[in-house]
Amino acid sequence: MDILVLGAGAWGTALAISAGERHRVTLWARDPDQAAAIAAAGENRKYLRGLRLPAGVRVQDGPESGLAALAASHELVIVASPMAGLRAMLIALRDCARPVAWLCKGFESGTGLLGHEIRAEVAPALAGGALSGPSFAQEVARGQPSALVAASESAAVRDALVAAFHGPAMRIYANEDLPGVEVGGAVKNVLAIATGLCDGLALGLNARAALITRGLAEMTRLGAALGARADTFMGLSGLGDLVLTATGDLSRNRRVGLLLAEGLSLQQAVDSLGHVAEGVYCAHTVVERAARLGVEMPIAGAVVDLLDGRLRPEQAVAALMQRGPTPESP
Ligand SMILES: NC(=O)C1=CN([C@@H]2O[C@H](COP(=O)(O)OP(=O)(O)OC[C@H]3O[C@@H](n4cnc5c(N)ncnc54)[C@H](O)[C@@H]3O)[C@@H](O)[C@H]2O)C=CC1
Ligand SMILES: O=C(CO)COP(=O)(O)O
Repeated sequence: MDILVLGAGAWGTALAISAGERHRVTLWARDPDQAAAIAAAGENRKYLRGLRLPAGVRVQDGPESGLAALAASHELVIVASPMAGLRAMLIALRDCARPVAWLCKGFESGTGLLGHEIRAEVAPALAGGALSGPSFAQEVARGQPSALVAASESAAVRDALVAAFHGPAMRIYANEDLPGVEVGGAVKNVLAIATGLCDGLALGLNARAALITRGLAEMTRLGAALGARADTFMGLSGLGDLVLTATGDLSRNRRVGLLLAEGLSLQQAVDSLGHVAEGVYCAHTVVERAARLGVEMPIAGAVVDLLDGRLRPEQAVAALMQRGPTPESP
């Protein structure tokens, strides 16, 4: 199979490595110097140091205006940009006749839209979907076992993702509930900031379990209001990715929370990562969209107050603990 991966950050590179063991993969980097550096080193030293590209992966650069032509010579296109780059990529690919899947997890800043809603605006004819679920790039690139979810209303997209990535170290589960999978991937990033903060303040394992469980309830409420199926949040992109990101120290979002607890400013925390932490960019959007829908999200709201500097870490915790009693059901 011929696969095009658009974006050579950590996750695009890891999936190129994974698929490149069995398929022909073109890994496209928008920065020509970065593309040349990856090709020369045989690895992506900027974003995924020490993990070699297999022979099936070739690296290419070029303008975004040329992406439609490049896509036409591949059977599956993977958009591996952060959320901030998805709209431009989908515009460039709007007439693409191939299945397209994006990897980014978030709501678009400013518009508050999920990936499938951006596609509806700019590329309605595109057969698109999301590949999501619990998956740290480093582990996938090392060939450690993972399970992901291929979400799309289009069977062609789901099938292409399974054909491309299902293999000895990776199981791909298909799901038609694209909104649910996207809400899970976006909200877990915000909640991982909260659990990072909780652990950084040494609040204990009880507190972390409470945040994860009540965070899952917030995610499920928002998803239901956006037309998602409740059972999706018990799956890989809901509970699965939430547990991974909220507890795993490889998570950049969790690390933001840990660094804020140490007393770093948000800017210092973000600068020290060297990678995108989508929760920082979409926390406001999650809370604003939830408010418009009348959905209560107190944990996400506390993360926003913290990121904006309205509350210090210990005040954010106190604000959550001082809420009145409520029934457990979502
Ligand atoms: N790293 C991981 O383990 C996983 C990441 N993801 C998601 O994948 C997306 C990408 O993450 P990473 O590759 O880890 O990020 P990264 O920070 O390692 O790399 C980001 C890449 O995107 C490029 N980029 C930055 N802004 C851009 C824009 N406006 N337009 C186009 N390209 C842009 C950068 O040049 C870089 O190549 C994020 O939404 C993340 O949540 C999903 C699953 C796992
Ligand atoms: O989405 C991820 C794992 O599934 C990666 O999480 P972070 O962006 O927090 O590192």
